[in-house]
Amino acid sequence: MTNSTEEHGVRINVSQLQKSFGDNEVLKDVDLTIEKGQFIAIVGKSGSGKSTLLRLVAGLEQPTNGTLLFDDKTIKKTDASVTMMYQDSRLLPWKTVIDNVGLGLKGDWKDRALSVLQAVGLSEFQKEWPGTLSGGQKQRVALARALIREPDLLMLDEPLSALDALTRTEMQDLIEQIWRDNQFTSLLVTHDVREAVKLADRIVLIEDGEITLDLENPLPRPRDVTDERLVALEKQVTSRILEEEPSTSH
Ligand SMILES: Nc1ncnc2c1ncn2[C@@H]1O[C@H](COP(=O)(O)OP(=O)(O)OP(=O)(O)O)[C@@H](O)[C@H]1O
Repeated sequence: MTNSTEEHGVRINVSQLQKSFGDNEVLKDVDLTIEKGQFIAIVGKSGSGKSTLLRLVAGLEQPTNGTLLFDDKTIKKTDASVTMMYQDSRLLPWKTVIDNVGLGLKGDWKDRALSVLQAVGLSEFQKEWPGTLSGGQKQRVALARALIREPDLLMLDEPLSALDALTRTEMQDLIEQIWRDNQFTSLLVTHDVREAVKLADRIVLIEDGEITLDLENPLPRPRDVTDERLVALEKQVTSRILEEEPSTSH
C-alpha cells in the first residue's frame, strides 16, 4: 500500500462523549477533533480512561452519551477502515507470518501481503511461524496486518510497551515512516511521554476521564529525542501529569 495513490485518513469528531460502567463514570464530557492524517497521542495515568476512549472510537464500546463522527458521519455509517494494534501482537501461532497478515481477507491478497511485509522489513520471514519471531518482529507483523487493510485510522494501544528500548526506538521510526508514507490518521495511547512527543502532532492528556491538556507539537520530523526542544516538551507534559498526585487510592 505504500505505493498507493489513493487518499487515506479520516477526520474524527468526538463531542460531549461520556462513558460509565455502572456507577463508575470513566469518561466525562470529552470533546476532541482529530484532523484527517493527524497523529495524536493520548497520555495519562493508569485508569484515567485512555483505552476506554480508544475503544469507543474503534466502535468496540458504545458511549453512554455523546456523539462520535467519522468524516462528519455517525460511526455506524462510516466507510472508514479502522485498524488496531495492541501491546500483544495477537498473531495466530498455527498460521504462518503471511497468513497472519492476510487473516480474514478475501480474494487475492498474497501480493499485497508481501508488499506490506516488505514495508515492515520482514518479507524474508513470510513462511515462518510466529513462535520463531522476536517480540519486535511480531509487532512488525501486527503492523503489516494493519497496513494491508489500508487503514484510514490506525489505533495504537501501547503497541511498543513490551519491547526493549532499542527495538522500541526502531519501531517508533518505522511507525512514523509508514504513517508519513500512507497519511492515515493515527491515535496512539501510551504511558511513555517521550514516545508521545517523538511521534505525535498533538499530545492530549486525560486525567480522571477529562482532557486537561491538548498540546500542539510543532517540531520538525524526524525528531531526535535528545533535541532540547523535544526534551522541554516532554518535561512540560510529564510535570503536568505529576502535578497533582491523588490524595486517596482507589
Ligand atoms: N469493560 C469495563 N467494565 C468495567 N469497567 C471498566 C471496563 N473497561 C474499563 N473500565 C474501567 O474504566 C477505568 C479506566 O480504564 P481504562 O482502561 O480506560 O484506563 P487507561 O487510562 O487506559 O489505563 P491503563 O493506562 O492502565 O491502561 C478503570 O477504572 C477501569 O476499571
